[in-house]
Formats: sequence, C-alpha cells, structure tokens
Amino acid sequence: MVRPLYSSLIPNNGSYPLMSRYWPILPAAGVGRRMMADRPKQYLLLQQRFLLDHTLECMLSYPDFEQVVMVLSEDDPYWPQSDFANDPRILRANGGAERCHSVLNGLAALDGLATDDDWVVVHDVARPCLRHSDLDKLFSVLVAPGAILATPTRDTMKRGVIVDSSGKVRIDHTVDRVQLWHALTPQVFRYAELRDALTTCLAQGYEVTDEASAMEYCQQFPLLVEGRADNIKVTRPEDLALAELFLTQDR
Ligand SMILES: Nc1ccn([C@@H]2O[C@H](COP(=O)(O)OP(=O)(O)OP(=O)(O)O)[C@@H](O)[C@H]2O)c(=O)n1
Ligand SMILES: C[C@](O)(CO)[C@H](O)COP(=O)(O)O
Repeated sequence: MVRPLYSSLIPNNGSYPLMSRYWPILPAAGVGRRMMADRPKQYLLLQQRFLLDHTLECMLSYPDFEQVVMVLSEDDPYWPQSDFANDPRILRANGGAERCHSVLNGLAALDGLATDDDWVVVHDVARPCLRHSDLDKLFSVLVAPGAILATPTRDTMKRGVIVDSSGKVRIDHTVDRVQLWHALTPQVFRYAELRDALTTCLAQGYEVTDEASAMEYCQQFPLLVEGRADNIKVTRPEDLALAELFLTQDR
C-alpha cells in the first residue's frame, strides 16, 4: 500500500502546505517488577539482542520516522550497551515515576522540535513484536483526535471481587465483552493536544496508564484500529518465550 509520506497537509498562509511529521516516543524507563528478572525487562535478551533493540529496530526502520525519543531511567546502566546507544537519530529524555510521567517528559524533549499539529507516536518499548504493516494500517486511517492499535477481547471477561485477607477472588459478574478491546500501542495524537491532556490529567492526580485515557478525560475519543494480537507487551516471565517465537516469524 502507498503510505502517506506525511500524515496530513497543514494549510498555512497559502504559501505552501506544511507537512505534519511523526515523532515516535518510546517509554523505556520501567523497572519490570512483574517480570521478576535481574534487570529491567527491556534489557533481557531476545535472539541474543536486548528486547529494547528489537523495538528500536522496528521504529527506526520505518520510513516516516526520522528520529525517536527514548525515555530512559536517568541512571540506566544498560543503555550504553544498546546497538543504538550512539545513533544520532535518538533523542534522549529522562523517565518519571510512572509511565505517564515518562511520556510527558518525552513530549517535553520535543519542545522546539515538534509543531503543535505534528503527530506523536507513543509505543511501549516492551512491545518488540510490532510490525510495519500495523503502523501502515494505523496511519492509513489516522484522523484527529488520534488513534490507537487495539485487539478485541477473545475470552469471556469476569469482574472479580476479593473475598478475604488472603486475597482470594470470586466472580462478581461476567462483563459483556461485545465492543471490549485490549488497548495496545502505538497510540498516536497531535503533539500539543496530548501534551495538554496529559498535563491536565496529572494536575488532577489522574495517573493514566495510557495516552488515550488522558484524551478521553478531556472529552476527545480516538479511533480504535484493530491490530495484531502478537503485538504483545512483555510483562510476565512467560511472555518472553512468546515474544521470541513471534520475532522468528516472517515480518
Ligand atoms: N515509570 C515508567 C514505567 C514504565 N515505563 C515504560 O512503559 C512501558 C509499559 O510499562 P510496563 O509494561 O508496566 O513496564 P514496567 O513498569 O517496567 O513493568 P512493571 O509494571 O511490571 O514494573 C514499558 O516499556 C516501560 O519501560 C516508563 O517508561 N516509565
Ligand atoms: C499503554 C498500555 O500498553 C496499553 O495497554 C498499558 O496501559 C501499559 O500499562 P502498564 O501497566 O504500564 O504495563
């Protein structure tokens, strides 16, 4: 498919159309508690490479992405061993206490570089199996206020309630799963709108777990674009072998 070189033409004073650019931001400052590994999960090895390098390879090889904002822990001791540690296309920002703070820091790193109407493409570095075909699909339908990749739920969904101090959980009820989706990443929004939405949420103490939640809080409702279910977020130990398998498949 022919991919739009730029997401949209932005008319200005009629002299020439401005092109909006794409700015990937990769939150990569987590500690990976749920992975229970000896290092942050983004530095675990998949096919003898850092997990993070697989994600960066995908993003930096996508034709419309010229630079990538990497949001890393300030004291990240592993980054210098990354294949991309000295890559001039990497803009570095410091992580924050939660993912939402890291993303806001990533947006701040674009101050003076991105125009208000440029698109920011926020993608978890913990999702190394993203394919260019899903990026193509996302950008082919991208319109304001933005869009996210998502997959419809496949299982019957239950709401649980904790029943005793041991943490035992019982079913409270079955949740209607029609139109229930797993939010994935990338999540794509206009630079200024996402910066303002996240700033508003955090000022209210609302530490959102994804960018779309911040937009929804501000009454902006992005598109859900069905993406591949193998665009998994490596979160728990059993996810690593799955990601390794997905990376061996033709991409
Ligand atoms: N303060 C944080 C927390 C998370 N992330 C990033 O956000 C993505 C998704 O977060 P998650 O899967 O929760 O990663 P962790 O927070 O590292 O995992 P855990 O919750 O198990 O500690 C990851 O790429 C992670 O590196 C981040 O940049 N800054
Ligand atoms: C952004 C995300 O991957 C969408 O599902 C998810 O919200 C990240 O959550 P986490 O708790 O930071 O892994």
